[in-house]
Amino acid sequence: MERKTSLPLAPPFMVSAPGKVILFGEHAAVYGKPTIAAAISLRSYLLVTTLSKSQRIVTLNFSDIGLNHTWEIDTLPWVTFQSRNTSFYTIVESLDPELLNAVQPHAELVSKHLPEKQRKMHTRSATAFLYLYLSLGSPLTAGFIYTLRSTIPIGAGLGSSASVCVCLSAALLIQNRTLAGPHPDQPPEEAKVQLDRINRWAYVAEMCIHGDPSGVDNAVSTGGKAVVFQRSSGPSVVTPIANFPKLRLLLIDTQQSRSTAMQVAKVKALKQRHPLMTEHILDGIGRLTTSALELISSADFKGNAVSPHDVPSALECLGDLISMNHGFLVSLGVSHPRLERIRELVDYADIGWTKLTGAGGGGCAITIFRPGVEAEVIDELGDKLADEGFKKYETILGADGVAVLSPAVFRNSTVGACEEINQDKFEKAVGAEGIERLVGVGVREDREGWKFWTRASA
Ligand SMILES: Nc1ncnc2c1ncn2[C@@H]1O[C@H](COP(=O)(O)OP(=O)(O)OP(=O)(O)O)[C@@H](O)[C@H]1O
Ligand SMILES: C[C@@](O)(CCO)CC(=O)[O-]
Repeated sequence: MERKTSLPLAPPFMVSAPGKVILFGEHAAVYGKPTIAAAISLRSYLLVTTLSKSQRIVTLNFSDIGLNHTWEIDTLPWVTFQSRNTSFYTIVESLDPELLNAVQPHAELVSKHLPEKQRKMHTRSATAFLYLYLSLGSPLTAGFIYTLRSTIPIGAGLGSSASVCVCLSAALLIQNRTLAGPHPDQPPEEAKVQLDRINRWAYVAEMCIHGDPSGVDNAVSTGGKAVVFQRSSGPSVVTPIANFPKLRLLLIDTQQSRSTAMQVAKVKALKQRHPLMTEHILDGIGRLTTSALELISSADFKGNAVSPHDVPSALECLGDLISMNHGFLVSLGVSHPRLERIRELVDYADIGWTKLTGAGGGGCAITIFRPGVEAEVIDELGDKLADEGFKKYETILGADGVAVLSPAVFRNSTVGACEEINQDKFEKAVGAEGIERLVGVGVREDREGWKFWTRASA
């Protein structure tokens, strides 16, 4: 008797999405002023490996947080999810409490042996994954392993959770074949529809992790580049900024943990004690953001030299606005001695313009480089920062958004060689450098692989 030949397994594929920084307008954003946020070149990478049909399991392998859990596909609450008739094009604006309840016991199965704080982190990620997997997946498909590695520090206000959510959303939409492309001839309107779809489902996952997020992080992570974000009484408005310059950025992590909610409450209390002055400051931040936006939209950031006749370059003007924004944030009381120490060290090295980013009270500072800063100066500063327990990252502002590598193979166009990325290689890559060397988006120019959806520029 002839043996039945089994179908070949679908090859592994990868998706990747960037983190973000707030460039202008944090805290004032809470009071309806505009904010500018930009994608950075630190990214999350998700490898999806298909299992044979007989393996009826799905594994989440999130090694940055030490989460590795396997569920039996047939034990998951498919019936509850399918009763909703949700489709990939459904616009989900809030979480369905009954679906959350159905997911909860399965998310609670993870990492039972860990202390409460770490376990909570794991259950949040598991909840986001299961909610999306059950909404977009099918019990009839093969089993999968979802392996995630990220170069974005977690809990530093750099949108690490949003980039994870964008990766999950893109991967699941690719798996249920509801994304076309990305491909070189794709009309921009079609690319926009795809990006919107990824963003909407990423927001659903972000809601599972953060409760009531504004949506700015997942929007930047999906589309990349930069956006203006403004909260309003209706849905928040997110507008992509056309032609955002790819500026070099130094990102310095204080490694000082902070609570966003506490910093926001601090400003609220200040506003209650000194309403007029605080409103002036918030208004000032809002105007600063608008000025920065005008500058970014109209100026040429390509010229590296300082302009002749002592006319400041666009970059210098942007730098002034960065410094002013930090000053306003200090007045609101949301800086921290560690952030001020960073400013002192960076100002002394005279390499650019610095402000805190995000909620403050710890977290990260950003510095936009002056043109022509020498590598030795940066290295010297790096040593000083390391001595004092700060962690520095060099990154590019306005990085590309969600990307796909399908199949997970890089081609070197000059030598014609191919490099396959498999589970083992990906898991064994050491640290952020190892991940970037192996699969980094935009890291190695000598090979082809990652593809992006391209929006029309406004
Ligand atoms: N690399 C990662 N792998 C798995 N889960 C992650 C990762 N990064 C973030 N998460 C999930 O997101 C949750 C929230 O992250 P947290 O808010 O601390 O950081 P963040 O997203 O970097 O910060 P922010 O939202 O202020 O920018 C974590 O508890 C975890 O569940
Ligand atoms: C401080 C804040 O403006 C930014 C935190 O990253 C809070 C918010 O906008 O939700």
